[in-house]
Amino acid sequence: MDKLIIDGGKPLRGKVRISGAKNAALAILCASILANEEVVLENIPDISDVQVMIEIIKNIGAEVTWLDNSSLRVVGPSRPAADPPCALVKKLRASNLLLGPLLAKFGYARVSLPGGCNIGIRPMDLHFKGLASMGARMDIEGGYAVGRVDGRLKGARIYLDFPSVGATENIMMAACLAEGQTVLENVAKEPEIVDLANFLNCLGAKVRGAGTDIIKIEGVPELGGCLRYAVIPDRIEAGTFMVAAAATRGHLELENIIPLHVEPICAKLREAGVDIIEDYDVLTVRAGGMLRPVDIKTLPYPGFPTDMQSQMMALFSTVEGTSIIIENIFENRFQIADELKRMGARIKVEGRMAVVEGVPGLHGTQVKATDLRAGAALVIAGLMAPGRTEIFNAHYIDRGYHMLEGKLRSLGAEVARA
Ligand SMILES: CC(=O)N[C@H]1[C@@H](OP(=O)(O)OP(=O)(O)OC[C@H]2O[C@@H](n3ccc(=O)[nH]c3=O)[C@H](O)[C@@H]2O)O[C@H](CO)[C@@H](O)[C@@H]1O
Ligand SMILES: C=C(OP(=O)(O)O)C(=O)O
Repeated sequence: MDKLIIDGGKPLRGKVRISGAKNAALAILCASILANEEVVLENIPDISDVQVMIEIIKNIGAEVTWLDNSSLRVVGPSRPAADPPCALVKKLRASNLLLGPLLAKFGYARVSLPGGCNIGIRPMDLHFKGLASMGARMDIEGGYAVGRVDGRLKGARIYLDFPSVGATENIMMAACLAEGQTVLENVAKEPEIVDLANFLNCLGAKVRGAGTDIIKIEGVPELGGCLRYAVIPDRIEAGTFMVAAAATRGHLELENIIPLHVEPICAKLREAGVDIIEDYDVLTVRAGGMLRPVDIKTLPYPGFPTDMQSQMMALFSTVEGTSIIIENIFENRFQIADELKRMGARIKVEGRMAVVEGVPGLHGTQVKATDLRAGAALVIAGLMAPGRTEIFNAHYIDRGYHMLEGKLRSLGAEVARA
């Protein structure tokens, strides 16, 4: 069942509830290893990346139980039962976030180099550099990242050459149990970083400044539990539905939104002529008639998110005029262009720039998802295109979208799986 079939050409209409954020949930699951007592997590999306992460931390020795369809009870291991299994670690990128917590709590971590989508080289030098500054001996041994430390990690002053989300998270988690203060400079400011910091503070950590360029962490000897922590809504899932509404000239009400987190996406959609109204945690998105071409550049938050770039390319493919996309984060994120071209799009890619010439319409055909967001973009293209679109490699889409077919069907789309 790895194919999505969409009979497109109809506007999406109705209300949809946005699930918890994949990238926050994955980091928080890794952080729950640090806890010495029970943790209850709410608003967890039941997507394949989360299922794999649950299996990984169970293998390490954590007890994990679903309390309902979006709440989890986690009891972290008091000692590691085993290294994270390589076969599972290779299934997702966020497994690299186990390194910091395991090293900080147990003094030893051996984690296979992670997998995930093929969107760029994705080195871990900044993670390694940061953990090494705190006294860890970091090595790559036979495809595994291995960290060792005698006693506790030591607080340090660490400057990141690039505000990497993963490096900020790994070092921040490790620093919570280090001796003394860690000052992390030029850090990532994504909402998922703030969510992780809030969760760590709920466990008793002393993290200040998350969401700014500098995070200060006073290490504590141990962390407790947290009886209720709700993960933030997924700004990328929200953005994907917003673009789908615009692309199909539909009218959607999105519930469970933090408007500030989707502001960079709203700004660009408004520039294109999409009508967006915010009302607390509800966003109404409506598009009718002609849209205008716009240019986007992906950047670290609060810049335009790379995880929304492919979906925007699908939208621009039928907006009359020329839209230019510059991808500054991942060098291999334009693979989607070839698939959209199979549906009739006119896109020229030159290095990190894509030039999209809007055509009057796309047509359904057979295409394949090359990564998670490319898959989401093909779903949007399929919803726009009259006729049948068959999207192969749907497992990529399942990594990050909770109940996508069900949600789309409730909005009037014709979507099936085969
Ligand atoms: C699970 C998760 O949260 N994934 C998100 C996270 O990925 P991830 O944490 O992997 O992304 P990073 O912010 O670390 O990567 C950004 C850039 O920094 C480079 N880099 C990163 C680390 C390093 O040690 N050295 C280095 O050079 C990367 O190659 C890339 O060019 O942030 C990305 C950027 O917003 C998002 O697209 C991903 O959805
Ligand atoms: C790139 C993404 O995720 P990951 O870092 O898990 O591959 C994404 O969510 O678009």
